[in-house]
Amino acid sequence: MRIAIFGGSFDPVHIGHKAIVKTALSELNIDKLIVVPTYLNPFKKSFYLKPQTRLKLLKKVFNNFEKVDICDYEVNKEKLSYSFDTVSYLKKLYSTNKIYFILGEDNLKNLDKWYKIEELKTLVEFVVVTRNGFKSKRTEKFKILDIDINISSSLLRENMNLDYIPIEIKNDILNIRKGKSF
Ligand SMILES: Nc1ncnc2c1ncn2[C@@H]1O[C@H](COP(=O)(O)OP(=O)(O)OP(=O)(O)O)[C@@H](O)[C@H]1O
Ligand SMILES: O=C(O)c1ccc[n+]([C@@H]2O[C@H](COP(=O)([O-])O)[C@@H](O)[C@H]2O)c1
Repeated sequence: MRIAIFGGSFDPVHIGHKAIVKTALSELNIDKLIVVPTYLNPFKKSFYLKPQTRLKLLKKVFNNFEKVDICDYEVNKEKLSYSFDTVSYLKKLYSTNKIYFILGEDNLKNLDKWYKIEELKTLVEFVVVTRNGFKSKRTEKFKILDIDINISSSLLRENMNLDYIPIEIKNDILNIRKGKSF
């Protein structure tokens, strides 16, 4: 069994995330891709959408992706969680020795500060997602997936431009914007 783990806040999930999953499935030789929404990223102070909402939206977006599992491990912890713990848990669950960890290029700058990073490096091979072919010095030693979609969740939290919201959840996002529960 060969797996890739794609961890993120997904606050909210957008078409860039969907493109990353599609590209990873076609370019990495993997049996499963596990999307793991955070409860709270250890470097962040708050979230916009509730963890259970982010989890449900991800399940809808990737419902028809046979090789994609959505993992509720971090959300159910209800506290900030470390990738080292999640990877250790998933390694056992999927009884695998080959684990890619998919990470945006912007996250590389703080990678050295991650919890137990040296141990984590022995468990996974990091795969770095670049935006529009932008490769920094930092990306040199990593396997690369290039995504040509210039969108971030931060921007969506400001303008909620539905053009960047996956089709499967446009209505749900509209309802959330109207204050309806999801
Ligand atoms: N358009 C994109 N191109 C390349 N990588 C991306 C893109 N959007 C997100 N990523 C990467 O995917 C992972 C999960 O994304 P995350 O949930 O943090 O979304 P984000 O859009 O980067 O959010 P935020 O703006 O809140 O930081 C992160 O490692 C992030 O760097
Ligand atoms: O384990 C850590 O110390 C750690 C520190 C910062 C970020 N992460 C993980 O990096 C992934 C991307 O986070 P984000 O918020 O940028 O989408 C997500 O899985 C986080 O849990 C992990």
